[in-house]
Amino acid sequence: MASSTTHAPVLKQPVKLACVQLAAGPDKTANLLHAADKVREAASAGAKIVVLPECFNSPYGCDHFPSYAETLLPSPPSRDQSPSFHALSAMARDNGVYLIGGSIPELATTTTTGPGESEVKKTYYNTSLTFSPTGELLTTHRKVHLFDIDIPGKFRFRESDVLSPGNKLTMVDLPEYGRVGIAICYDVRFPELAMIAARKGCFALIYPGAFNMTTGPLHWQLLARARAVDNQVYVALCSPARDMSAGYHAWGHSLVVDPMAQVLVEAEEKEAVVVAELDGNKIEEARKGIPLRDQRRFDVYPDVSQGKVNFEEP
Ligand SMILES: NC(=O)CCC(=O)C(=O)O
Repeated sequence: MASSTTHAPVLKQPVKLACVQLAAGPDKTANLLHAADKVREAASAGAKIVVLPECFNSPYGCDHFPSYAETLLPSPPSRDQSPSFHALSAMARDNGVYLIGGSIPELATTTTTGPGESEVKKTYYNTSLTFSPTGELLTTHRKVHLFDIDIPGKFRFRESDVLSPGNKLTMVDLPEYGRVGIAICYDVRFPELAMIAARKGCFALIYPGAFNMTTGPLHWQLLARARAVDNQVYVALCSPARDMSAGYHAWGHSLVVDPMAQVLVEAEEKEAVVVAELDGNKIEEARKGIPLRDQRRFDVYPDVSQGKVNFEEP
């Protein structure tokens, strides 16, 4: 069953990754300017991959999604349609970094024409935009698993009251480094996305997120470490800073975990930029020491990642 296959390195050279745990408020323009300062700070610390939090340009909450939503299509959108698109592109270009631009609420409109009348349908998504160091949009990810939970007496949230889910897995190739998988917050609870991305050669799984004060202490770090140890890859989770005056209290604790599930860096709840160096040798060491890849028993459980999966080949 076990064989000693030779595998190509999945991370071509060491790279510093930064999670910007941003303090955002209700003023979108101020949030974009502040994000630009913090991305500059991350780049000055040597980061070449910079991650922003979920809903980095607004407060997080169903009441806020429609009023902060931006239209991304046709691509590129105009500045009026999407100031965040243009701000993120400039942040990536000005600092020469790959920018996983957290997420923003997206508005997609479709017009249907019937006899004598036309109807405009509005659909909202929670969408992440990734830009290259020259400021080009590389990919978008619409949150696939919407955050609908109800823990009686403790915490209830229903993103699906306002948002619609995306329907594809997202990976992107960073030519100097390798491939990363991108998903958003609640998506981290679904190991299938992570497993497929890892089997398709990703060296890191990156999740802009915003856990809360009920599930954050229990599950945030656990899920990051679980996705890392299952797949022997780096995992980064990037949260907004906690704002006790906001309607939603984010857990914070942005972190980077290595392929042996060690936490390399972790913020507390306040604004912070945390930076970790990702090294391909650490992935190879983890995979050599605990050779899960060669020990898998696809004769017992067929490899779902070889089946039909909704993703665009990067
Ligand atoms: N924004 C989110 O998807 C939050 C997910 C979360 O808090 C969880 O417990 O899962």
